[in-house]
Amino acid sequence: MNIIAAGYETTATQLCFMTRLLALNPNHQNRLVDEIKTTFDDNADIDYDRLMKMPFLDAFVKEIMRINCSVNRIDRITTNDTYLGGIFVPKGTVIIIPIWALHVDPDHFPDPMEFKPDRFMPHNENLIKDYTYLPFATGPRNCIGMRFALMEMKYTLVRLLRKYEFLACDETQDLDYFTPLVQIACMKQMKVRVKHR
Ligand code: HEM
Repeated sequence: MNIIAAGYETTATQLCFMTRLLALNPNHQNRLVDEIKTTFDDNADIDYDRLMKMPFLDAFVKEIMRINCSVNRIDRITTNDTYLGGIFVPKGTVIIIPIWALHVDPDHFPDPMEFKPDRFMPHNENLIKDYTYLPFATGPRNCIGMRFALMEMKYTLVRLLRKYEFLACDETQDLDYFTPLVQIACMKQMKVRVKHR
């Protein structure tokens, strides 16, 4: 169950969101296609080093995981009495870290509901405050699959965009998702049009 929820549903959900945001943002889709063409010759093998150094692909994936993070909150239990921001917190207290609320807080991300991958372009990334962007959590118990998931999502996107164009249809705006595991949002239904390039 753990590996299905942690390793499969998270990545699958992000990829669904990606196809939707590609369809709704043709300008970003075209920018990605251009970056793919300049990074890899036609149908050249996709190698890890070049894949992971594509700035706009990286920014696009990061922005999706900000606005539609699949793990929307995590919990921790204090193992000792401690102080947090001057407040006494006794041992055994459950602390909820509201990942999605942090990601859409306008103090951290201006116009938080706007999909703007440029926030994560290299020249802007230094504007992001520590611990405000936590799609994979942080610290010693963060996601062990983070690097694998990022590679998998980027690889899949490049493969898909080389062959297909994603277009919006009437139902694309409507999002139908549910949170069966409380913390992990899963898509119930999402519709886009797909066309061969
Ligand atoms: C987009 C994809 C993914 C996202 C957003 C994601 C997110 C997260 C987050 C936020 C945590 C911390 C949970 C907590 O502290 O309560 C976590 C933990 C974990 N993730 Fe992922 N994950 C993803 C993909 C994967 C993949 C592909 C695998 C395995 C192949 C994986 C395996 C795990 C495991 C085993 C843990 C528990 C680590 C521990 O407790 O030490 N995840 N993940």
